Amino acid sequence: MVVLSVPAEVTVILLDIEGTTTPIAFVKDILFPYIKENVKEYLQTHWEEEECQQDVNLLRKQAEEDSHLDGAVPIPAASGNGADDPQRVIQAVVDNVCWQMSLDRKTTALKQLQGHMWRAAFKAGSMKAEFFEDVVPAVRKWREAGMKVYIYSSGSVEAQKLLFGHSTEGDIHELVDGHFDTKIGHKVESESYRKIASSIGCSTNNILFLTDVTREASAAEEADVHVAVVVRPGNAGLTDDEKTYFSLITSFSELYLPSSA
Ligand SMILES: CSCCC(=O)C(=O)COP(=O)(O)O
Ligand SMILES: [Mg+2]
Repeated sequence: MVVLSVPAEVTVILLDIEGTTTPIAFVKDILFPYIKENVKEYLQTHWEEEECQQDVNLLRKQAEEDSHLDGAVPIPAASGNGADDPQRVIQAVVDNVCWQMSLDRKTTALKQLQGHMWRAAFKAGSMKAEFFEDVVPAVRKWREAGMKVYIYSSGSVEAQKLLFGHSTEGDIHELVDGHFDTKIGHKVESESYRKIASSIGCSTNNILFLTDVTREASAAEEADVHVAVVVRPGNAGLTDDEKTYFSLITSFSELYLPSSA
């Protein structure tokens, strides 16, 4: 088995979700289709609620920022004229959400609505999050060795908590010390990792970030965070240069913590 030694200065392990703890197939084949199939009905049912209106306002702001992009779908403000007005706005929100999802965009606005929509499915028990089988045992071991474990995903903090609270392994939320999402900054921007370190109260070089996306790994590395790229079934392939440059692991069990020896 390949072993990657964790530098002694590392006290925090920061985990990506999709492609790292969780199969991309779970996200693409279960989580995302749920949104596409249910978004219209969800908006119709919850339209008058404060949370839903906040989500729509955030999506509208994002749509304004996106107006220069090819195929962007604007979201009109409700004019208040006529009974069909909400239906017209709802259809625009549905089209906007589907357009963003067709590009796998990671905007905070899209991720916030998705998190709110998944809540019902997870709480009803009709959806359970999948984790690779090495994840839970490894995280338990790291924590026993004194490591702190945090999550940094484009999925909203609320969605992350749903996944860890309702998994095929049961409620495993206690394995995580804290969560970060794109509200702290995008995962391909090195400043996000500096802000995460500052929020945790450590130096960036005390963090080891595990992710499947090399652009995220490069951004973290630029901030002096240690990184390893996680190679899982179904993940995007890496170039030869990426394979040579980055430390690679195929399972969390390949990480060796000197402190746990
Ligand atoms: C709570 S994660 C749901 C999946 C998701 O929406 C997503 O964008 C995952 O992105 P990641 O940063 O974990 O690769
Ligand atoms: Mg990922």
